[in-house]
Amino acid sequence: MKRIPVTILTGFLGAGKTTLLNHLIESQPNTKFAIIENEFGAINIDKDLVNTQAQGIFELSNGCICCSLNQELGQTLNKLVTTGKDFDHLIIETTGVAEPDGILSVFINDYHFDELFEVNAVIGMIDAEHLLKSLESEPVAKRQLALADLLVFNKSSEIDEEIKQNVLEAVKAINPLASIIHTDYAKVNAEEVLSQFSFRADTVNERILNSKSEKGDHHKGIKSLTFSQNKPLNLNKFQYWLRSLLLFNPDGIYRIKGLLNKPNTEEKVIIQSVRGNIIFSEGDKWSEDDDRTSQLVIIGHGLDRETLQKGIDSCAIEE
Ligand SMILES: Nc1nc2c(ncn2[C@@H]2O[C@H](COP(=O)(O)OP(=O)(O)OP(=O)(O)O)[C@@H](O)[C@H]2O)c(=O)[nH]1
Repeated sequence: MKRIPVTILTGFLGAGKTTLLNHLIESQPNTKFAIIENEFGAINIDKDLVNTQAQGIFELSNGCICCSLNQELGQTLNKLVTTGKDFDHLIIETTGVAEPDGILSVFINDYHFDELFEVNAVIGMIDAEHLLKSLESEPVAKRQLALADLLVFNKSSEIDEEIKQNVLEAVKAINPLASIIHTDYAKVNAEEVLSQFSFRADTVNERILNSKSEKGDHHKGIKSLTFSQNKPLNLNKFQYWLRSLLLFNPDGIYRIKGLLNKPNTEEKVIIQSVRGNIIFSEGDKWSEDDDRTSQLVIIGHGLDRETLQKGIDSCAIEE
C-alpha cells in the first residue's frame, strides 16, 4: 500500500507557516490535501485563515501537538484514516512554539502510523527579519531550525544584504545540511517542495541532541491569551490602543492575530502583528448565523489578561 506523504511546517511565531500552507494548497488544485492545524491558544484563528479548498481541516487548539496534545495528534491521524475521506497529502501546521521532535516521534516510533504515512519533509520557516531576536530569547526557535530538512528563508527582500548574511550564518551554524529557499510571502515552487523526500529520519536523534538547550522548557513563560468582544469595535481606537501596547512592550509581545467586527461591514477584519508591525486586511464575510464576536490572540511574555481585556473593551462601540 502506498504511504501518504506528510509535510510538517515548523518555524517561530509569525514566520509565515499559514502563508506557506495557503500557497501550497492554491498552487496544487489537483491534490487532495488534509490539513492538521494546531494553535497554541484556546481560539483557532488560523483555521479561519486557511484556504478551504482542502479536503479536511482538523483543528487542534489550546495546546501544542508536540507535547500536551501529542495523544490527540494520534487520535486525529486515526480519525483521518478511518473517515474514508480520500486524500493524497497531509500537511501539519504546528504552533510557532512547537518542537518538531514530539510530532516526528508519532510517525517514526508508532508502527501503525509508520505503515500508513511517510514524512516527506519538515519545512522550517525562517522570518528573516526577526529570527536573530527569536534565537536570542527562545530556545525552541533553534530546535525548529535544527530539525528542518528544508528551510524557507521568508520575508527575504525585506532585510539588507549584511543582515541577510548574518542570519544565514546563524542558520547554517545550527543546520548545515538543510537546503535553503529564499522567498517573499512563502512563494516556493509547490510541486517541487511537496514531491521531494528529504526527511532524514536517521539523523533526527543526533539533531535533537545537538540542539538541546540548557534553558529548558520550550513554552516556559510564553503565554497565549485569547480575548472576545461581542460589541463592534471602533477600529481607529483599536489601532491606537494596539500601537501603544506594542510600543510599551517591544520585546514582550511576539504575535497578535484576530478577527474583528467592524460596524456596518459585511466582512471580518483580519488583524496580524509580528513583533511590532500591525496589518489589517479584509477577511471572509460573517455568516448569517454568526454573532460577529471579535476574537483576538496575543502571544508573548508577561501578559496581563485584565489590563489587555480592559484595553480591548475600551474600543467597543456602545449600542
Ligand atoms: N512583509 C511580509 N509579510 C509576510 C511575508 N510572509 C508572510 N507575511 C505576513 O506575516 C504575518 C504572519 O504570517 P503567518 O503565515 O500567519 O505566520 P505563521 O508562522 O503561520 O504564524 P503563527 O501561526 O502565529 O506562528 C502575516 O501578516 C503574513 O501576511 C513576507 O514575505 N513579507
